[in-house]
Amino acid sequence: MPRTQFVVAPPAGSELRQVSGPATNSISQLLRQRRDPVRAAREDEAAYGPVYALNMFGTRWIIAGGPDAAQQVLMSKDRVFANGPAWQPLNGPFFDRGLLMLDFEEHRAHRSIMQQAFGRPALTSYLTDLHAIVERHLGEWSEGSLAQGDPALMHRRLERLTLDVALEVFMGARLPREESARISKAVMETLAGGGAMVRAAIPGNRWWRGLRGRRIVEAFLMDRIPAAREQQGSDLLSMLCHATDEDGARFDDRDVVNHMIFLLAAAHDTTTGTLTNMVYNMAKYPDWQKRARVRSLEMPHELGYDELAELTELEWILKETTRLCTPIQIEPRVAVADTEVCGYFIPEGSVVVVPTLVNHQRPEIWSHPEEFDPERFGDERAEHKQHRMAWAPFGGGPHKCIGQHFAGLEIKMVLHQLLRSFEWEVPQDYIMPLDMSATPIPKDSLPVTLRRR
Ligand code: HEM
Repeated sequence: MPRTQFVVAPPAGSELRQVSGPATNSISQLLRQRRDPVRAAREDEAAYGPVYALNMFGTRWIIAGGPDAAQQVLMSKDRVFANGPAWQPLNGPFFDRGLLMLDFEEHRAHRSIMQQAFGRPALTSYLTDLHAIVERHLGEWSEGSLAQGDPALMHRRLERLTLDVALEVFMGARLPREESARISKAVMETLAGGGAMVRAAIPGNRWWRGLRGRRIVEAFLMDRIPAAREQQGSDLLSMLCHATDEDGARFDDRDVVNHMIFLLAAAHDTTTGTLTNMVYNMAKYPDWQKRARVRSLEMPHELGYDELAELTELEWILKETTRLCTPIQIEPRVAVADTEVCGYFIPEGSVVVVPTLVNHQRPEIWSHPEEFDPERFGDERAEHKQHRMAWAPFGGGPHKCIGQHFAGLEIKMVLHQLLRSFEWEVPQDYIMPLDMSATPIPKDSLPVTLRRR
């Protein structure tokens, strides 16, 4: 049994409980979490209760386990849990003043402007370009390496596709090949910067390349803003340049650049990883691939906003995939005043973490939680409806993912066309090796046998 650590005792006379947890050091704790985070959480909850303390990354995290605690922390009703001081150290300077890093009144003001770029009219206007990009990419897949019978590395292919979405649908840029490669590289280096182990710039290292990438993307966006302001286009950059809140407030150029860079980051690995994981699950469970294909073949080739919502099987597979392999595994916050979570005293300054990946495996909510079973989301079983925060890969509360519907449209559009044009499989004993250090992505890029139908 590990030694127990105790967090600051509640004030005298308070009925709140004191948070405690194992005194295991950061490195052993990280290894334990990497080995099996679900099992580690079950053991800790059994020993210390649903709200407990862990030493992680040289600091102390208070884990707010279970959907009730998640709801209390993420809703942050009395504005006591802040995002900026929690996410900033994890992200570094790469996503400064992105929406997720803003708090309280400033966050509300920025979000209400940005919301316009994610309302239904804006989403509908992105669809034509999305469809064209998917069609172009899948057309190239047919002509390329498939003829030689090589395994198709799906993560790599899907990443190229989502990078073109970033350039064309986000930034409105249809660029010559070399320029597009230069900007895509700068975007990728910026995104990678936040995950650098050495968190200082040494010429050539990941952090340094991230800062260089951000400068290139900033200059590129700044150059495009005057034209985007002059004429309203159907891309996200143009939407942000023209969006206003109900009082007519709009973003200045710096805001537009900061928000765009964070949007590129928030969208990229999450969407690419989810697409790749769905392709994997449909290869491992070919019956689900067949069921989803039957539905896609009944529908037109090019789908509108409402038709995409009719892809029921893909919707369930998307939900089940993001339950089992949650792209954002934790949501950290910092308490800006003394407070409580589920009856436990939380002192000001505490880092409080919602463990979404672990919450998605709770046996009191999910039947056989470790199994891939998309039907659990169907109307008959609807396991996710037992609690507002039971299924929460897009978070909750004021910072809930603003791009959830955009992600759903993009993912379904890609897979709808993939199902109609291709079949794919993996060997029966294949298990995709995942790098879980940030957003889960396959270490081997997911090789599949891909055949044109
Ligand atoms: C499968 C894909 C995605 C997943 C699983 C996902 C997940 C999340 C989660 C969990 C949060 C909340 C984090 C927190 O509260 O600490 C979040 C926030 C956010 N996401 Fe997503 N996301 C996805 C795709 C996207 C896309 C495509 C966009 C933009 C086009 C986007 C833009 C954002 C933004 C701007 C925020 C910050 C919202 C705020 O602070 O108000 N996300 N996302």
